[in-house]
Amino acid sequence: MKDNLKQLLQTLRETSPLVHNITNYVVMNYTANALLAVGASPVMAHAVEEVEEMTSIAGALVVNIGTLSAPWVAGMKLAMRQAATLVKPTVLDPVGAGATSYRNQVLAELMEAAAPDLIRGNASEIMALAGLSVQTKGVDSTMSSLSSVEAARALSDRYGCVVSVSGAVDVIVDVDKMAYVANGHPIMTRVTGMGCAASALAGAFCAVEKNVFEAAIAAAATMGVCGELAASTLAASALDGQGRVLPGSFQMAFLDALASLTPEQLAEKANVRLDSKSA
Ligand SMILES: Nc1ncnc2c1ncn2[C@@H]1O[C@H](COP(=O)(O)OP(=O)(O)O)[C@@H](O)[C@H]1O
Ligand SMILES: Cc1ncsc1CCOP(=O)(O)O
Ligand SMILES: [Mg+2]
Repeated sequence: MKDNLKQLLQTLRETSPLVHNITNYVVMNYTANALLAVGASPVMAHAVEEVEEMTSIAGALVVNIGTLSAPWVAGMKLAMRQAATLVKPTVLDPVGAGATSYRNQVLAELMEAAAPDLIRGNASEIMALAGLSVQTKGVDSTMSSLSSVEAARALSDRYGCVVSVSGAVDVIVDVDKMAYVANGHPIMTRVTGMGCAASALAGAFCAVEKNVFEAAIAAAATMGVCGELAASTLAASALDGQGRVLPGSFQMAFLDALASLTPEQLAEKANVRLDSKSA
């Protein structure tokens, strides 16, 4: 596992895959910078007139439903179908699933159009997508990732895809196996776009690793390790009166950590536990 993480980050840096993102207005800039920082090449494109061409030249497609509207949904469906036709990996981030009936309806339509290879969301989103009635709070989770394991399994079984649930411990579920990634920093929940960056990085790793389960683990570990490194590099001026990390400085430090992370550091600091899925 450690050798594989090291190899995957090296390959990502050497090949700099193009990642086609159809994502939300809130995080577009930050997501593009996160992809650049880790070593990938981002492009944001959502117009129905061009999404199929863009998906065709990309190494992976990332669809994020954060700020939906009908024309964007049309673009998402076209892109997802094109990715399926060309056997390119697709990551779906079901931002705010369960918060409104429109989001739930669109998610059902997207899953029908072409099931993604990986679904990456927080626990509330994964539980809502699995059909559970959960208390949702917009785009933030009200549940722990560990409490969503059954829902993640149900989704993985239903669509034959990998499901990655973020939280204090990221839980990655495949049809026949699971992994737990225990890295990260609590300040990551106080900075918008960290989950979206996790999904975009998953797209980048899927572009260089056919095994979606391994790619999802690499993305979760990269996010978590960089969260830890970024927090640890912050000077006293970026801490509050009680020594806690402040979000603004963290956001920038995180990009720097992505850019300076070495494959060796990733392998050394990643806290990954693999598990066979119990029946
Ligand atoms: N309590 C926590 N401690 C450490 N890392 C966390 C914690 N909560 C979330 N993370 C990390 O923050 C990133 C975003 O996850 P999350 O906040 O769950 O997504 P979203 O922004 O979609 O709600 C992930 O890399 C995750 O591992
Ligand atoms: C705040 C917000 N509202 C719509 S999309 C969005 C960004 C969500 O980003 P993340 O899921 O990474 O926290
Ligand atoms: Mg999110």
